Amino acid sequence: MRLEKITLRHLKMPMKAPFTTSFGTVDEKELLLIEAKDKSGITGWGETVAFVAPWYTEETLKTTWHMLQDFLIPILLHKEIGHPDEVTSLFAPIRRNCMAKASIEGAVWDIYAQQTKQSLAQALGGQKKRIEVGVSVGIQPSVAQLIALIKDHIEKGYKRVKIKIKPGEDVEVVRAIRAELPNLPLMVDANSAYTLDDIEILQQLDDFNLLMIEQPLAADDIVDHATLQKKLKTPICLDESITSYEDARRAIELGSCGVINIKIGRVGGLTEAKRVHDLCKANHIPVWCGGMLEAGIGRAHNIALTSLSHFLLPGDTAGSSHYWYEDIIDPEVNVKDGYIEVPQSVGIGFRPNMAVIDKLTISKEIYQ
Ligand SMILES: O=C(O)CCC(=O)C1=CC=C[C@@H](O)[C@@H]1C(=O)O
Ligand SMILES: [Mg+2]
Repeated sequence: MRLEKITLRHLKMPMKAPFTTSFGTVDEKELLLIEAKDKSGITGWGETVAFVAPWYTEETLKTTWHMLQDFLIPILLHKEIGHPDEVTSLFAPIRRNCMAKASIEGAVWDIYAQQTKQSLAQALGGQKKRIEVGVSVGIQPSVAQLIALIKDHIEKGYKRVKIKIKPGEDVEVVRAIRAELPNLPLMVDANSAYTLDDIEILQQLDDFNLLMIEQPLAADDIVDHATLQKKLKTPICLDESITSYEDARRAIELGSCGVINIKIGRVGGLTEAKRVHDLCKANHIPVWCGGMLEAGIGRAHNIALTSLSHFLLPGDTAGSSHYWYEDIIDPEVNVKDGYIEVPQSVGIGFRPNMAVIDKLTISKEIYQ
């Protein structure tokens, strides 16, 4: 394939319910949509997942735009590409900036799937016809409200619930949930809010039969996580710490985790995500697909990736209506009894809804 025209659109999407973490609240998601046109006329779509502020990783919406415009688009435009895996090598001289890289690499994978007349899931080697999904719940004003919201999600069929914890809002919150919902598949995500000095608190969490504790320690750490994992029965799941295959290999070798959350944007694209999946499979480390409050295009890519065989745990890919008044794809992502059907039609399996996209676009740039 050869990309001849790339359109970047900056979208602002109001969220149905604000998502609050220890770093702040997202009540409006901003994202870039990448529409890449191949010389044959096929169009592929990608989406950036970086937030406006750099609290999850160092990338932001503006840094992704800068990287795409000044480095990544010039590398790919008018270049002959045989297979999407080549994009990873072409981008190798550019350090990190994984979310920027992943967004345009996703569009290349979409074109490749259409050219080879397969669904994106098939192109990636995915076998599953449906995927199991859970839901991630942000911080709520009170524990009673949190429990009410969790019950609402269980009724909707979600297969597991993830809550956010931070020092001062951890053991007692989990205890209160367990008192009412002793058998709920439950996990906690700390987004690096603790250090090894908090080991006693983290050990108390061992008593609540949690599926896992996600990213308790620093985002750039795998050594302290290995120390902590030896002292916990509950598996540690690494999120922020894993930005590549090499990070995953080292973490597995050190025993830093029992589970890995794969986010396409965090590891730099679908090719790298698949490599991390394959490595974890060979090492019997279960994986699941994390979420970044994606709109429909990013959500479609997550669904295709999750169809790979070693995604053994429910992911954070909840349905479109959980986040959006109107999603940017047609049909929207629908969750039924905790499952999403993996589309079997060619490409990502969802059509971009241009009427909604145009309505939400606040600026647009064309590169050719
Ligand atoms: O997309 C979703 O529903 C999952 C959202 C979610 O839990 C997260 C998204 C982005 C940063 C974090 O707050 C958190 C995570 O760390 O996984
Ligand atoms: Mg996380």
